[in-house]
Amino acid sequence: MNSLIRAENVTVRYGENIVLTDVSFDVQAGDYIGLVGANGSGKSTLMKAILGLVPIEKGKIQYSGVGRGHTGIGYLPQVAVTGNTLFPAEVREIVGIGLLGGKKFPKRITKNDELAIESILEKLGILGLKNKKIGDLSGGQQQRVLLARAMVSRPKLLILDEPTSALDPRVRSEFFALIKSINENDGTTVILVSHDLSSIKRYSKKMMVLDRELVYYGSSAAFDINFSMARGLHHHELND
Ligand SMILES: Nc1ncnc2c1ncn2[C@@H]1O[C@H](COP(=O)(O)OP(=O)(O)OP(=O)(O)O)[C@@H](O)[C@H]1O
Repeated sequence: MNSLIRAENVTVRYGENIVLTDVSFDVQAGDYIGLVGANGSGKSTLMKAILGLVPIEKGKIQYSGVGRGHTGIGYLPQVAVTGNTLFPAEVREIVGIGLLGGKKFPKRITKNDELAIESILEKLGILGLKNKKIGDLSGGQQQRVLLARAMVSRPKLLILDEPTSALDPRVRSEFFALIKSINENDGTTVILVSHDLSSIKRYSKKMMVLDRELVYYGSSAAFDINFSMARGLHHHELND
C-alpha cells in the first residue's frame, strides 16, 4: 500500500500540557479520513503536527510523496467565516495566495497562475465570483474560496480543519458532497476535521477519533456512533 504519511507514537505538548500521546496511524493515498473528537482533544494539533507547524516531543512522522510542511499538502485552517464586508481582497487574489508558497522572491502571479486560479474556481463552481470581494460573499461561498486557495496548487493531500462549522445544514451537506467528489474523481487524499459526526460517517471512508490519544481508526461504515458518544462527543456536537 502507498502510505503518504506514517505517524509513529507521536507525542506533542504545549508546556506542561500533553495534548497528544503516542498517536500512530497511516494515511494511504486515496483515503478520505474524518477526524472527530471533543473540544480540546487534539485534532487541530495533530493536523499542525503533520504540517510541521508544531514540534513533536516524541515519535515521528514520515512522509512519502508529500513533504513535511506545505509541499503537496493543501491546508484549510480552522476559521470562523464571518460576513466581514470591510475585507477588501478579491476572490482571485485570495486563491492566488495558495500559489505563492512555492515561489522565490519577488512573488508574482503569472499568466499560468491566472489560468490555474480560473480552473480551480470553475471546478468548485464559483468562477463567476472571481472578481468579487470576499467580504461580499455568503459563508458557503467564502468557504469554497478558501477551499480553492487550498487546492489551487493541486496538492495530493488536503487537510480541512472544521470547514463546515459556520455553514447551515444544507450548505454543509453540499460541501461534504463536494469534498467526496474531489476525493473520488481526482484521487486527492483528504483529512477532514469536523464535529458533524453523522455527516462524517456518511461521507468519509475512514474515521479517526481522538481523545488526546487515538481511540478509533478504521472504516466509517464500521464506526459506532454510540461508542464515540461515550468518549465525550455529546449529542449537541453532532448537530452544531
Ligand atoms: N498554541 C497553543 N499553545 C498552548 N496550548 C494550546 C495551543 N493550541 C492548543 N492548545 C491546547 O491544546 C489542547 C488541544 O487543542 P486543539 O486545538 O488541538 O484541540 P481540538 O481537538 O482541535 O479542539 P476544538 O474541537 O475545540 O477545535 C487544548 O487544551 C488547547 O487549549
